[in-house]
This record gives sequence, structure tokens and C-alpha cells, in this order.
Amino acid sequence: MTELLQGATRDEALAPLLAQGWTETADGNAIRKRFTFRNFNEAFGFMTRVALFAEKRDHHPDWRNVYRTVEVELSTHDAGGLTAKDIELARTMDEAAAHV
Ligand SMILES: C[C@H](O)[C@H](O)[C@H]1CNC2=NC(N)=NC(=O)C2=N1
Repeated sequence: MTELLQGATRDEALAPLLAQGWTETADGNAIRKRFTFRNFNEAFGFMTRVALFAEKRDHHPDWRNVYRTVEVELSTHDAGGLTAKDIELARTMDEAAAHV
């Protein structure tokens, strides 16, 4: 199982994501972001690319699509909080959203 991120390691991993619009949930066990695209096609294309990555890494987002927005919540369920897998997936999502 991947280890929970804690202390300075967690802070350093999170800082660049918080600067990119990610926020921590109140309990600190997950991070969230709302992505907004130009249309449904771009939103679904983003989800498709992220889904392929998520399946390859065996780490999956909780997410909700409404028209051209995708709301995402990332957490490692097996570990009960944030791990390096969530950080990696968040970065991948930011990268995918920048290249729709
Ligand atoms: C058996 C399989 O590896 C696990 O269920 C994986 C699949 N994808 C997962 N995704 C996320 N976000 N958290 C998990 O704990 C998780 N566990």
C-alpha cells in the first residue's frame, strides 16, 4: 500500500497544486479541483485521456461531469488519505487540461 503523505513531505508535494487551484477537503484526506472547458467535447476528451492514465496506474479519480465542467476529488481510498499517487494524478490532470 502507498503511504499517506505527512508533514513537510505533504506540504511540499501540495504547494504547487494549491497554486494551480487545487484545494484540500476539510478533513485533509482529499484534494479537489473544478476544471472548466470550452464545451462538452473537450471535457469528455479530458476525461478519456485521464481515464486511460488512471487505469494504467490503477489509481482512479472520483469525478463528476456536468456539460463542460469536470469536478474532481482525489484520495487514496486504500490508505485513507493523500498519497503520492494522488499528487501524480493531479499533475497529470493539470497537464491534460492544458492540452485539450
Ligand atoms: C485493487 C486495486 O488496486 C485498488 O482497489 C485500487 C484501485 N484504484 C484506486 N483508486 C483510488 N483513488 N484509491 C484507491 O485506493 C484505489 N485502489
